[in-house]
Amino acid sequence: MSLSSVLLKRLQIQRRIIAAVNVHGTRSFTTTEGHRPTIVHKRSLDILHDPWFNKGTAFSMTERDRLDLRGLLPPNVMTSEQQIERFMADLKRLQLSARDGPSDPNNLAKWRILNRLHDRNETMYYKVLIDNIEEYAPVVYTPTVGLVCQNYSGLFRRPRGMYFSAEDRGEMMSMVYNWPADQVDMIVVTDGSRILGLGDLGVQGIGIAIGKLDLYVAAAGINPQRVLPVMIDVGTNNEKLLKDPLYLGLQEHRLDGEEYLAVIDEFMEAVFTRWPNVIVQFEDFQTKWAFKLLQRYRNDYRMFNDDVQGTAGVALAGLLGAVRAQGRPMIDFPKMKIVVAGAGSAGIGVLNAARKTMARMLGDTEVAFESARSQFWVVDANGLLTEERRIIDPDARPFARKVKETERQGLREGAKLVEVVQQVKPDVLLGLSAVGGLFSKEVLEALKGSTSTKPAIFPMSNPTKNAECTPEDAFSIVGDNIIFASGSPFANVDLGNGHLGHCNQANNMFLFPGIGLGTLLSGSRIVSDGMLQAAAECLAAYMTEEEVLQGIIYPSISRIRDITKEVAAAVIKEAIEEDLAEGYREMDGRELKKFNEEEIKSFVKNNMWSPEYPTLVYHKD
Ligand SMILES: NC(=O)c1ccc[n+]([C@@H]2O[C@H](COP(=O)([O-])OP(=O)(O)OC[C@H]3O[C@@H](n4cnc5c(N)ncnc54)[C@H](O)[C@@H]3O)[C@@H](O)[C@H]2O)c1
Ligand SMILES: O=C(O)C[C@H](O)C(=O)O
Ligand SMILES: [Mg+2]
Repeated sequence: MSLSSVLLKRLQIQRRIIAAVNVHGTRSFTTTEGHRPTIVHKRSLDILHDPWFNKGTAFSMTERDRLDLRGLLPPNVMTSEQQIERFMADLKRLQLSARDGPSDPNNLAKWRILNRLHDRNETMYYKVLIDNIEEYAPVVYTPTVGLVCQNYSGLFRRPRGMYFSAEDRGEMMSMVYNWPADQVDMIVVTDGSRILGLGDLGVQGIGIAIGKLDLYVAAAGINPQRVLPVMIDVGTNNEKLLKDPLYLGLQEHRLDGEEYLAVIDEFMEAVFTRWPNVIVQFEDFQTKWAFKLLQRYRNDYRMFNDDVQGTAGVALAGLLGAVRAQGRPMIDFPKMKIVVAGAGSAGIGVLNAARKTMARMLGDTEVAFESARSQFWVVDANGLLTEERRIIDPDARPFARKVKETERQGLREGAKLVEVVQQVKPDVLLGLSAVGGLFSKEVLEALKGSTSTKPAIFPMSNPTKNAECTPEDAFSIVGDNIIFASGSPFANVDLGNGHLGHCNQANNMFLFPGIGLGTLLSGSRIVSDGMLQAAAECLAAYMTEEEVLQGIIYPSISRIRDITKEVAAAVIKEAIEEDLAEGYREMDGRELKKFNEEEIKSFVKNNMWSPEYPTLVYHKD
């Protein structure tokens, strides 16, 4: 029997099965009996990238299995009618927004154009991105990526990355082989449960994994053929998405408890089995799971959580910058009074890192650790956190103020942010609450009473509309003599006296690419606390004294490739010192250990991919 007749026979059998049983819910697109099947000589991504054969989300589950497509598409199978409905809804939305308002639709339109280029020509896409990073980082990354995730079902054209769903339990170990690359260096994975400050976006969260990996390529020079964005779809608790007939993900409530853990465990085992040297960055997992998963995997796998650990390092660098900006030595850091609004994965990560650093500066004793605690005031959705709070998240508990302390300060359990700022007169007001405008006029007025000569205001929540305040409000209310740093980019503010108020961007993008690259090139099997600390200290020391005194405490994004190289080198150096460095490809661990600082930097530079066309030669198999 010839190959095509074998295939034909298999297809005939499959077609009968598809027609008889609607295996995965009601939406399967069924082959019409009597239609002659098309023989394809391709599988996997080659089919999805071939406009003649691609059916996108309309590939039925059996077809996905037959053609090695499992995991390469979002899990919800659509009919061709639904596909058209989704496309039309998106088209109409664009026409409508183009009429109604100029700003966001423009960015979405730019994203579409860039995305199409990404699909056609990776080298050219990354050259455009790298050469114009200041202009396009806010399109492929925060803040536009938030809008992209919110509109993902409409924007979806060609799939990118892999999808593992709760339906794939027991299959992941084989599914990972559907990905065409034999080498994967970096995975960014999300379960879509807390995308930026936008909440649960379910399967649509894949956009954030793609955006982060764009920065890995642009900033860290990770080869784009070796990155893999991953979405783990365990359902969604977003009621709107659960009811939306055009939603691309599983329409059931999120798995929880042991069932949830079993899915993530299976995913980790599968990817590390196929790619033992990969690094997995956890991104935008809800706080409830962020810490648990980090503790569960960090000693056995090369992984880190960007929102907890990357953010902590970036904020720490900013806090140290704020000390320097006042003309004080860094060693004065343990004297800073810091009010943090938001006690989620990001806020707690920052608090832990800042407390540890203070304690180290104070002699690294238990007493020092305890005394550092009293420099922080945490305000969450229920107000000031004290030991009187009835239910306290165990990760936040160490930062609950003691009752005596609060009484002495004229405060109490649940006190409002404005009262806390009035009473504490902090040096720093830092927001990781995801509540846009939380630093209201009253709060900023209260900050005018700060005992600092140059108070620092860090509205770090993303995207732009979730920022706790705008720079205009901060400079106009608190005064010109402040340090301002936000999570999403803002333009500098004209202070009207011939001076500009500088807007820093305090975003984990200044660290995660370097942490990933440094870990990869060092060959360390884990991402240690020391490596993360080295990354943060490198960023903190990056700005010159002159810049810092002008309130410039973070580099401009146009320098992201350079700071990433420095951070990666610092991470490698620390990995060597901790005896974790096992080397990378031909670079043996023992060789690496002999490198001095300059040699480490050249090693990093020489291993960063640049967007240049290679010469291609055809070779017959
Ligand atoms: N700039 C960065 O690099 C960076 C990095 C990570 C996260 N973030 C941002 O941080 C935000 C929070 O992320 P998360 O994972 O910690 O989220 P989360 O939802 O787990 O935590 C939010 C916290 O804010 C508190 N909160 C809610 N309303 C409040 C109010 N009115 N006053 C004070 N606190 C309030 C909640 O109680 C909770 O503790 C998101 O917007 C995210 O984009 C920024
Ligand atoms: O994605 C960003 O811009 C920063 C951070 O990871 C976030 O979750 O907000
Ligand atoms: Mg994040």
